[in-house]
Amino acid sequence: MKLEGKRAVITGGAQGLGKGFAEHILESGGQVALLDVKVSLGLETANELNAKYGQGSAIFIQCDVTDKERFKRALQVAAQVLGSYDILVNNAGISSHEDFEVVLKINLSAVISGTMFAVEHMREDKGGRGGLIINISSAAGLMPAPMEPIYAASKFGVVGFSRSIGPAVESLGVKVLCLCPSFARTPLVTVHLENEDFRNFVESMGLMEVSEVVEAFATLVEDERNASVLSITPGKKEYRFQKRKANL
Ligand SMILES: NC(=O)c1ccc[n+]([C@@H]2O[C@H](COP(=O)([O-])OP(=O)(O)OC[C@H]3O[C@@H](n4cnc5c(N)ncnc54)[C@H](O)[C@@H]3O)[C@@H](O)[C@H]2O)c1
Ligand SMILES: CCCCC[C@H](O)/C=C/C=C\C/C=C\C/C=C\CCCC(=O)O
Repeated sequence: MKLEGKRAVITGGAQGLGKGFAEHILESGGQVALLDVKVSLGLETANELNAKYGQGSAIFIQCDVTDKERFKRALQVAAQVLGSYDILVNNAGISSHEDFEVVLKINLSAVISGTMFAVEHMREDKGGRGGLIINISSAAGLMPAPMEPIYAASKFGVVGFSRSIGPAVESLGVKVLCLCPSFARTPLVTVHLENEDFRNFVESMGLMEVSEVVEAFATLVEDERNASVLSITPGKKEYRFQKRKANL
């Protein structure tokens, strides 16, 4: 998809990868709505982006994606303010929480509800204009992560869901894509780096800058291969699961 003139909603867009994806869309001539629980940071990020890319290019909407009604309403507000939206990036995520169900709610359930809401908005058979849904999983959605089994479960879920729902909604003009980065330098990772075991693990895998993940995001959006899963590790970008044995 060419991003010029396109409007995107990005969950967890106040910082980190979400902010990086927003910058790429804005640099390409699009507009963004950032949804996040962090209100002051979200407003600050939207202000920074408006100053850089032009007033009205970015809006911030306070939203906890685990609250389905508020998430649905935030998407409706984004559609009203921007005119519509062509892209939803389900990016909000956390690594750990004392209650494992919170991790599953943010990292997996909200990706599913966001996808369902966006399909209803985009579906061409009900007056929508089609679109792209990009779900952010992780390398921990493709390989075991013994330090974070619940996180890995949520991210494996995002891969399975994206690969399954993509073909199911293609006839509606909607494509679902999935991005699986390994470690990148964002607060999600840097807050844990004082832990020596974790730091050694990150060093063994390598730590990407946000720009390298954003470059893979750009490839995914440009290629628009429905139900594809793009893995990005330091210096290596690779589509996974290319050989489907049956079109079930
Ligand atoms: N940084 C990495 O190494 C890495 C690697 C692979 C995948 N990911 C995934 O990328 C996504 C973004 O991660 P990041 O590294 O930018 O993290 P981050 O912590 O820097 O940013 C995540 C953002 O999500 C927001 N958020 C959290 N819970 C929310 C909720 N309930 N509702 C709305 N917003 C919420 C946070 O406030 C924050 O602004 C996550 O899904 C993460 O799992 C990150
Ligand atoms: C195969 C792993 C690739 C994972 C990339 C991933 O999406 C990024 C996750 C970032 C953080 C969560 C992972 C592990 C944290 C584990 C331990 C942290 C130590 C906790 C502490 O500080 O006590």
